Amino acid sequence: MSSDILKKILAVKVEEVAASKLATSVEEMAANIAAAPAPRDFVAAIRAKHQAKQSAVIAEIKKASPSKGLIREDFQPAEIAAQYEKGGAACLSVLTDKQFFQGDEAYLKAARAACQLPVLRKDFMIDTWQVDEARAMGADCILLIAAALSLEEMQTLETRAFEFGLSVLVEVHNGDELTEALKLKTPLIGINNRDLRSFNVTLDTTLGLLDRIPSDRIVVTESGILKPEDVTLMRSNQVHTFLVGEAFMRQPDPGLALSEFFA
Ligand SMILES: O=C(O)c1ccccc1NCC(=O)[C@H](O)[C@H](O)COP(=O)(O)O
Repeated sequence: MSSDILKKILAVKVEEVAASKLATSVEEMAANIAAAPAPRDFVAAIRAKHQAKQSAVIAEIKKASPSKGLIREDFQPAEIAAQYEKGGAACLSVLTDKQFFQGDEAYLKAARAACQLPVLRKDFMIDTWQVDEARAMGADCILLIAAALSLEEMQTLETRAFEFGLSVLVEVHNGDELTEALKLKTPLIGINNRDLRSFNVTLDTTLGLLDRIPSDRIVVTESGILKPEDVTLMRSNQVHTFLVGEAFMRQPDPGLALSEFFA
């Protein structure tokens, strides 16, 4: 299912956003946003772990993915969220994309309600309408994928998120994307070890870009953290923030797996 999956996902997003705008009026969206719970501080939750000399883990709730198909059959987002919190996660990441990840907005709401952790809406943002949706569903952070957006688009989406008090995780996979991402204001720079075009995963992606990231930014290594040795490698390179999905989601108790990985 590779051959530029990102392009396919983005084409579907264009249709989804158009449909969502038809289904929900601007007035309804404003009312939904007004009724949403106050944002939790995603960046502060990460910094608090660092101040306690711990790694900060953004623990992902992901049922399926384009590269791996179905990952977890018994999928209970609220239960998983509570387990992640108990296991020491700093934040959650919840897939809301339906077509490619079998995600759902309802999963984000259920997960957030089951714990005190800030939650990233993991989706493919192309329009400020989706930022409004994220705020309305109770998300505390949004993802911007540099491979999918121009600098101007990222700045527009970031501004909208900040207006709502949401955090922004900007994700890069190569040096050119990093150059653009560093022009944003967000401190959270995600380096995705997965090439979204080929699905190839290597931790060398993080290691190769690290030196270019100023010390006032927080490097988040994303994807392909599959064993405790991967954590050790990253820590020895001064990377202390991790976004992990599959390795935890394949375990009966994902929170227990987290605590064992990061012991
Ligand atoms: O995971 C995929 O197959 C995928 C395909 C296309 C776009 C994005 C994709 N994954 C999103 C992610 O970045 C990961 O869910 C996240 O970094 C966690 O990765 P992992 O720990 O390897 O599950």
